[in-house]
This record gives sequence, C-alpha cells and structure tokens, in this order.
Amino acid sequence: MNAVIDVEGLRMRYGSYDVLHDVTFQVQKGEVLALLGPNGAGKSTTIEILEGFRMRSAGRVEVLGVDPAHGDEAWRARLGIVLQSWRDHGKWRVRELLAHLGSFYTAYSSDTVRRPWDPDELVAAVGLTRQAGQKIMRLSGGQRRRLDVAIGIVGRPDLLFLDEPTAGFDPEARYDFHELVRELATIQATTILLTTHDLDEAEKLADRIMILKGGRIMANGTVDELTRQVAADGERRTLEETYLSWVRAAEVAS
Ligand SMILES: Nc1ncnc2c1ncn2[C@@H]1O[C@H](COP(=O)(O)OP(=O)(O)OP(=O)(O)O)[C@@H](O)[C@H]1O
Repeated sequence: MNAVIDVEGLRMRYGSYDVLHDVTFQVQKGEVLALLGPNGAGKSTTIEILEGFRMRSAGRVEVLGVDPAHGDEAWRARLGIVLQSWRDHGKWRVRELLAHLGSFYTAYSSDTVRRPWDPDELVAAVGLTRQAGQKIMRLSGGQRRRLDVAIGIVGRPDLLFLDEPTAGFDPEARYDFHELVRELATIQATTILLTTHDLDEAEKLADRIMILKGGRIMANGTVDELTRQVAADGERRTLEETYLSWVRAAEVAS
C-alpha cells in the first residue's frame, strides 16, 4: 500500500542557510505522527512543503500520491489544515461560517467520503453547539481554537495537519479535542500529522513520534521504541527524558 506521506531526501535552503537536511520519512494511512523538536528545528517548514505552500530546494515529496508543488484543487480538497487561529470573518456566526466553507467541498464528495461534514454534527463534534449562533468575534480564545479545528476538518480530509492544536485550550477542551483526534484516526481512518511542544499530548495521540532538530531527524519510532533506545541501563525513561536526551545529544554533536 502506498504511504499517504512519502518524503525522501528533502532539503530546504533559505538563502545560504540550510534548514532541512536530507529528511526522509513516511506516514501510512490512518497513522497519527507527532512531529516534535525545539523552536527553529524545521517543523513548520516541513509541514508547509507537504501542504504545497512552500517550494522545496531538493528531494522527492508525495502527499496522497501527488507532488505538493503540483497539487490541484481536487488534491487540496482532501487535505485539512488547522492554522493558528482564524481571525477573519469576525462578524460571521459559527454555524454559518462552517456551512459556507463546507459548501466548497460538495464538488469533491464521493461514494466513500461524503463531503462536507454536516455543520450541526461538526459543531457538536468540536463542542461548540451552544455557540453555533454566536458571532466569531465574541468567542473566547479556546472556543476560537475549537472553531479552527472545525474549519480544518469541515471537508472531511483524508490527511489532516495540526499545528500546535491545543495551545490555549482549557483541560476539558483539550480532553475533548484528544477524543476527537482519536475518533478521526480510528473511525474515519484520517491520517494526521501534528506538531506540538506538549509531550503528554504527543504520547496520548501519536502512533509514532519523530524528533527534528537543526533540520535533521534525530529519532523516529513509537514511544516505546524511542524510550527503549535511550534506556541503555535498562531503566524505563519517560518521553520527556527521552526527548531531552535526543535534543541535548544533538546539541553536543552539532
Ligand atoms: N521565510 C524564511 N526565510 C528565512 N528563514 C526562515 C524562513 N522561515 C523559517 N526560517 C528559518 O528556518 C528555520 C526553521 O524554521 P521553522 O519555522 O520551520 O521551525 P519550527 O520547528 O517550526 O519552529 P517553532 O517550534 O518555533 O514553530 C529557522 O531557523 C527559521 O528562522
């Protein structure tokens, strides 16, 4: 079976500065991959290349079988992107905006995937039923993030990109969001690539974790595999200890 994301030898250079060096990885259908790494590691650059928003310097990239540099509208309709807060359309109401944005996906509905997501079901899925008739500018920060997620999934994407999805969520919203991600991955077989600085979140949600540092992949595996790799003395490490050991080892080496 073909991978949903297939990246080989990806390089990115801004001016004379290389920010991605020979990055190679795959993500399979229905898999949740958490991309971790310190600020400036190259996470956003990688994701923007996969989304087709940024041209790469070199390497082979396929997303849903297509080179993102040449992705058309039908390809784009199969992607969901949760950006860092939707600031436009403040006067629109929540349900109204979701129905409007969803209408662009009707043309891409198929026998297997009914697009878009019904707006009432969607507001319920992200916990905004009580705010469905409210203007967007009146939403709290956490409610806006829930709306961002709803906007990202309104087209029932095959592949969903989540960039620090729960930043600003209260614990209940976070819990509900984690349930939703699990449901998308397990019931709808949505493939998910998320970036987060929250290691608990990565451990809860991800089937596999990839640690990027200085534009290189330092580690790629399940939590169990990664924690065992650093536990040379046989003692079990937490994901946090494991993460720090990869990131600090890289600092010494670089
Ligand atoms: N448009 C650009 N022009 C030049 N350099 C850039 C540009 N965008 C990003 N960079 C540089 O590329 C490197 C990787 O940045 P990127 O935003 O991909 O990191 P990140 O891992 O997403 O970081 P964060 O966790 O802070 O979001 C950084 O050194 C950054 O300064």
